[in-house]
Parts: sequence; structure tokens; C-alpha cells
Amino acid sequence: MQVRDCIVSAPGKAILHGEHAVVHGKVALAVSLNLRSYLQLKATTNGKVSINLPNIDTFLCWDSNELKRLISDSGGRREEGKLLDAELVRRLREFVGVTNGNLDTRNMATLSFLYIYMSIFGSGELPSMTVSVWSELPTGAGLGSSAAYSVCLSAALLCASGAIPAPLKEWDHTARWCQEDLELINSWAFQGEMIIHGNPSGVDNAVGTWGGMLRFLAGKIIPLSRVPLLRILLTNTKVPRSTKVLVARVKDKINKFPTIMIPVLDSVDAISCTCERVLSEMTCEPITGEHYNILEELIDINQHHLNVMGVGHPALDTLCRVTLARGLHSKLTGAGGGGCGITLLRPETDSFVVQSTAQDLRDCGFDCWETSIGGPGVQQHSPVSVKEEVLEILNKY
Ligand SMILES: Nc1ncnc2c1ncn2[C@@H]1O[C@H](COP(=O)(O)OP(=O)(O)O)[C@@H](O)[C@H]1O
Ligand SMILES: C[C@@](O)(CCOP(=O)(O)O)CC(=O)O
Ligand SMILES: [Mg+2]
Repeated sequence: MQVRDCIVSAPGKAILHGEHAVVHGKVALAVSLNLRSYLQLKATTNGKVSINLPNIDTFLCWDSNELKRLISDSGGRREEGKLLDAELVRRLREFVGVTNGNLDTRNMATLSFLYIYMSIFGSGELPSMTVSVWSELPTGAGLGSSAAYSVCLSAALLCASGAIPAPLKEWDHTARWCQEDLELINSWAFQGEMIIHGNPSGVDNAVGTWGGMLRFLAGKIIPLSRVPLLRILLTNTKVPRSTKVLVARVKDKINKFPTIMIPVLDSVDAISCTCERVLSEMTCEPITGEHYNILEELIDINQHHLNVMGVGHPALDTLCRVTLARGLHSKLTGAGGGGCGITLLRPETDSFVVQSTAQDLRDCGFDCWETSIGGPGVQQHSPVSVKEEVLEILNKY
């Protein structure tokens, strides 16, 4: 079976408000970033399935017959849906050598690739191919690299299998799928996230699929079209962390102190709703300093709540302190425990203040950059539309 070649990309995301609370059915507001993961899928005829993941130094190759043996009697392929095929996951964990509780970066990426690949192609012949992924996002830092990875995998593999069409026409540079196809991509990406995260809310894969800013509540995705242009400084404390571990930590805390923690989650929900209202007001009335004052206070309150949930880190405290010394307000974004934070820049914040703050943060050993938000969701690319340096990395394998 010869499959179609393709190049796809998906954006990372920043959560403005609602991380962790969203896992427990509360509202989150999230926005896509102009930092993307890229995947190239090339059909081969050597009977091998290869993955090249240079960001995490992982290069693996299997015989497709060897993989086929893992699914021949595992109960068949699973269509889109929320639940994983537990038997296939068990076999794959054994095959990849994942012992219970082993959260190794490489194993998670390998497992989610194999799971999506085998679930999509499992009922027929397993095609040989080489899949290479390169990301501009830091991995494991709160910017949704796992979701961008899962969205790219599901879009490329669904497209290669013919389950969804390739939207790119001869004359296009980039193209996007129709709503129905995006929903299918999103549902498979959610399964990839389940393997990497354990218990994802689905907000990250939704942003990776649709892009822009969205409100997410219990699986319901509402794109927010009326939002003001926000200037955001992104800081990566470079403290490594795992979303899976942090999500489990919050769950344990809720189970241990339900009457204390549930009001905290409710308060985060109210913060997301208040933020959404203020953002919408800012698009239909003149933007005032008071709008920004409220946004800043919401950031401060939420950061305290995230500390109460147990997902803070001294490096994130440093980020908040250093930016506040320049009059700027920050909170962690994503799962916390290290990783990245966002700092809101006011329209009048002049570039000297931004530069000096960024320098202060770099002096703490952090990476820091002003970012534009609202990048497009998953898309297919012609090779000429991919930055040369990215194409060079993808073509190396
Ligand atoms: N470019 C990539 N190549 C391979 N695996 C990736 C890539 N990006 C993300 N991953 C997978 O996602 C995991 C990180 O996910 P997670 O802990 O949710 O952090 P985040 O999504 O905030 O970056 C990595 O350990 C790896 O398994
Ligand atoms: C903590 C959480 O709300 C966001 C995790 O984002 P990230 O993997 O840290 O980028 C988990 C989730 O929504 O699934
Ligand atoms: Mg993630």
C-alpha cells in the first residue's frame, strides 16, 4: 500500500486562564501562538515504518510486519471516540518497553505515534513510511507541544490513509481542512494527548486544530472572534516538568481536600468568565486603562490560585517578582511546575520597558520573547511555504 506524502503543521498555545481547572469541567481561555510543529510524511517501499523526532533525539524504525502482529488479534480498530483501545495500549507499552509509571519523553512520543498509526491503518495493510517532526516550541514547557505533535500526527496519518482529503491544491501554498475533517483530526489528536497526558481536557488539541482564541468548557469549543490584539511576553523558565505528573498532583489535592479545592476551581472559572467579558468589552468600547487594570488583577489572582493548587515553582515566583518590579503582571501558563509564564504588556508599555524586563529575565537564566498570538490551526503545506531552516531539518531524514 502506497500512501500520500504530505507536510502539515500545527500551532502551540498559551492558556490565558483556566489551566488545570479545565480538566475538572471549568472554563479555559486559550490562544494559539505563532510557534508551530511541522511534520513531513514520506511514503517508502522498504516495508519499514520510521519516525525521526530530532527535538527529543529519537530516531526509530520498525518492520511493518512486526507491528502488524501486535494488532492482528487485539479486537480490531477503534474509530474516533474518547476512549482508548486499552488492549492496544497495553501491547504497545510492552512492545516499546514502558514499565508502569515510566513517563519518559521518548516513550510517550513513540507510543502516541504508534497508537494513532496503528489505529488508523490497523484494519488493512500497514503502509511503510518515514515520519519526521520538528517543532519551534520548547517541549514540555506549557506551550502545548504535545498537542501540536498529536494534531500533526493525526492530520498527516488521516490524510495519508485517505480518511480525509488532502486540501492542498497544486497552486496553493497552504490549505486547511473543512470543519468535519477538523473534528476528526481533533478527536484523534485527543487520543494522542490521552497517551501523553493521562487525563487531558482537550483544550490544547482544540487550539492546535482550530487556532485563534477560544473558550473551552467540558469539550465544547467556542471560537472567540471578537478579541482585542493583546501583547504578551512569553518566558520559559527552562525548569523541566511533566503535564501528566502535574495534572495527577492537582487531582490528588482535590480528592484530599474537596471542600477547600472546589471553591478554588470555581474561582478560576469566574476569572476566565470575567476575562472573557472584559476582552469582549474591549472590542466594542474604547479601551481604557481600567480594562487593563482588571486583566492584570485577574492574572495576579489566578497565579495565587495556581500556587494553591500546588503547580507553582520558585522560578515562576521569580518571573512574577521580576516583571512586577517593572510594573508588569505575570502568571504561569499550561501545567506549571516550571515551564513557561505569560506577562501582559499594556498598549502604552514602551519598548524600553519590554527590552529591560526581557533582559532582567534572561539574567535569571530564562528565555524570553515578545510573541504574536492567533496563528492559524492545523494546515497542509507545499514545501515552498515551509521556512527553509525547518525544511532542511525535515529533509535530513
Ligand atoms: N516535537 C516533538 N517531537 C517529539 N515529541 C514531542 C514533540 N513535542 C512534544 N512531544 C511529546 O510531548 C511531550 C511533552 O508534553 P507535555 O508534558 O504535555 O508538555 P507541553 O505540551 O506543555 O510541551 C514530550 O515529552 C514528548 O513526548
Ligand atoms: C494543565 C492543562 O490544563 C494544560 C496543560 O498544558 P501543557 O501540556 O502544559 O501545555 C491540562 C489540560 O487541559 O489537559
Ligand atoms: Mg501538553
